Amino acid sequence: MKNKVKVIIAGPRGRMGSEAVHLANNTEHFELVAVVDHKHDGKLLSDLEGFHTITNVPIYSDLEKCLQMVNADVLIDLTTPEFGMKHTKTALDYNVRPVVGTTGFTKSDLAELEQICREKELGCIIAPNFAIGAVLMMKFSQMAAKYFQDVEIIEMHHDQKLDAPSGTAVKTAEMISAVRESKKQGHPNEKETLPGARGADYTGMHIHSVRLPGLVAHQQVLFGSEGQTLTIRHDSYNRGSFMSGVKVAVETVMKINTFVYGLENILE
Ligand SMILES: NC(=O)C1=CN([C@@H]2O[C@H](COP(=O)(O)OP(=O)(O)OC[C@H]3O[C@@H](n4cnc5c(N)ncnc54)[C@H](O)[C@@H]3O)[C@@H](O)[C@H]2O)C=CC1
Ligand SMILES: O=C(O)C1=N[C@H](C(=O)O)C[C@H](O)C1
Repeated sequence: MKNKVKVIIAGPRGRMGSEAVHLANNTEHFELVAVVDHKHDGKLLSDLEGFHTITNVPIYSDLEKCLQMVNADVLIDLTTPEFGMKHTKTALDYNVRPVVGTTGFTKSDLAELEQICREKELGCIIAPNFAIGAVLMMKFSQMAAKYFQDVEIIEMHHDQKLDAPSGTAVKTAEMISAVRESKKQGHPNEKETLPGARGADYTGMHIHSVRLPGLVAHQQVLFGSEGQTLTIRHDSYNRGSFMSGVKVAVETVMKINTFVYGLENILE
């Protein structure tokens, strides 16, 4: 890549955003040109705890204002379900390519973004999980679902997570249902004596969300059939596990003119 990719990061003080700031700062062919944080408008990133060595990066509290002032190629959004969609649309409005790790997007959000990308012929990557191991876990689960129709997904996260089920669990369920007939699992007459005991229902498969301090991001996909079970599990023990995926997504979004939902669609 001849020119550096000019990157804006939204959510720089967050668990993921702070890792992404250091990734952008330490990657030779990336240039961190601004950050978007709903606090600290007008300051420099180096004024903030943990970023003293990262110089000349302005902070904007409003993405639109940032995009009017700063020339950028890519927006990395690692904020909240509430702002992720808004930021992604704003970036596309300004012809800046979004790489979005924020989860909580609905089917209609994704359809709307796909339509905008098609009209503008602009690249955009929405990745519910940037960890290569998680992407493989989803792909292996899709492979296994051809042979096992009964499946339950258990996702386990830290207790500060805003959305449930996780974006990864939803994506896993979508990938499985692409190869599995819809099937109501369990006993036909089963009844919850405590509401929610069987978890969320996605085309008949169940998704269970665990939230506990001490966890980072973990998921197991359990398959069962006569006399056997198969468990496919992935664990992220720290946010560094997501960064190689963020890097690949930023590099790739510069080469594509389409909407991509899921890292499995760009990994070779
Ligand atoms: N795709 C992936 O591989 C991963 C995705 N995530 C997702 O990324 C998102 C962030 O996760 P965490 O870093 O754990 O959360 P966090 O709560 O640590 O960070 C979110 C940050 O966004 C900031 N923020 C909130 N509203 C904002 C706004 N309007 N403008 C700018 N910044 C704003 C907050 O101040 C906070 O610093 C979540 O949606 C999470 O599900 C998390 C881990 C991996
Ligand atoms: O909030 C998190 O932490 C994570 N969010 C993503 C999700 O919702 O799947 C990815 C990963 O599981 C960590």
